[in-house]
Amino acid sequence: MPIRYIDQIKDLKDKRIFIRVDFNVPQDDKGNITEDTRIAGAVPTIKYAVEQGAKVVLASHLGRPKGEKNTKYTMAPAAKRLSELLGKKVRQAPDCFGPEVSALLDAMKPGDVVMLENVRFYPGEEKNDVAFARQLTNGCEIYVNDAFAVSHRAHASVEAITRCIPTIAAGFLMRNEMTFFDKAMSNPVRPLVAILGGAKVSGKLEVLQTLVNKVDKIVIGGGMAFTFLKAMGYSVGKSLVEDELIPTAKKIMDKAQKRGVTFYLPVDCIVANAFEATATNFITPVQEIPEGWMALDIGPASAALFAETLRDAKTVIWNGPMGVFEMDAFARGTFSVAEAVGNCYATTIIGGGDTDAAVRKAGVAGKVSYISTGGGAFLELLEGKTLPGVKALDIKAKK
Ligand SMILES: Nc1ncnc2c1ncn2[C@@H]1O[C@H](COP(=O)(O)OP(=O)(O)O)[C@@H](O)[C@H]1O
Ligand SMILES: O=C(OP(=O)(O)O)[C@H](O)COP(=O)(O)O
Repeated sequence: MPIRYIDQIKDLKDKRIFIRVDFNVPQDDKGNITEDTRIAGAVPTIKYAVEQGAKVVLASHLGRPKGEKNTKYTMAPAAKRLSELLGKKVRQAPDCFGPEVSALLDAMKPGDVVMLENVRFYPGEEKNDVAFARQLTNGCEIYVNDAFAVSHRAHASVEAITRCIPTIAAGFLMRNEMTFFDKAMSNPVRPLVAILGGAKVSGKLEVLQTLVNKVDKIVIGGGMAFTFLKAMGYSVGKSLVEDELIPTAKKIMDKAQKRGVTFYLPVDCIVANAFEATATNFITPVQEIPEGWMALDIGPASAALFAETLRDAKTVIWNGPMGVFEMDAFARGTFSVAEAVGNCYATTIIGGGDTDAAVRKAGVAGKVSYISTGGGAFLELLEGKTLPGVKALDIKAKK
């Protein structure tokens, strides 16, 4: 697919350029950024545009504010962190568009950087609404997508906007991610093991319907596991479950069995009486999760089992923490798996904002082969899909 990159655009000087980034970074309760890989990853593209004398307008989402303005999800902390990384002031706009934003952008000088507010404060973003995309453009002449991690979403600032700005291109982060994927994953060395966890059950569980045809082993932990365990007939108390996905979970397990793909689920877990760092908790076999309790981590037997599955692996892909690793009481399972991934003799690929944070917290980031900024995006590439955000950059289809 013919894609233009930012350094192939002739003259950026004085031009207003819209760069879609993914600054959906983990934050603590007080709004402090706990992991800034995604922000640092976009710096080369932003720096290039600044050095070329462009007027840089950045846009991102943060979390899932469901189409409403909510200060908890402001982009301001990300803009501040970007200022530190760039070594230059990044101004935070009060909104995504409107008179105040226009005034701010009209006052920009070449090399200035402005961060728009969270694009998911408007319902039009997730609806891929062209009218909203047009408002978002803010008079920009060039659009650059450097948001690999959200390019599996056909959202307005990723897809529809490419129909509203005449010149479109991809950034350097996007180029690096796609190049790595093509090199490492088009013909992966086997056995190929996929480890999935985390909390985004809907969205990622469905991916397994295709992945089951591509991998040799599937290991499921984290919140993802309990929809499968419930599908097997276990009582899982108040653990995270997506009931409507139970039939899909069953289908995936059947398919895995038919294809000879070994499928691993936790055998024990740590249950808590509340979703709190100080909650009472204990280890239990998955068959004995008490009514009213929730499983917030895999147990030690599962961690050992999962480590064992990696012994003969040649390629390992991991997205989604094994437990609520942000709370110390429920971090051990994730850290054990991080250790096992870090120490196994395979090409190891970690994807996703929280998994990245977990691997760094565990101190094994230097031992993995590649850390992708994308979780779901990487998994969908692995499924064989063309990401909507990438497809929208096809310059031949466009003009
Ligand atoms: N058993 C569980 N119950 C609830 N949440 C969980 C559980 N295990 C993991 N999580 C949560 O999953 C979140 C990360 O999931 P996800 O966004 O899918 O990962 P990534 O950002 O790496 O793609 C973490 O915030 C973690 O607390
Ligand atoms: O964090 C992200 O994806 P990931 O959790 O799959 O890594 C992206 O920012 C996409 O966010 P979304 O899953 O709310 O659309």
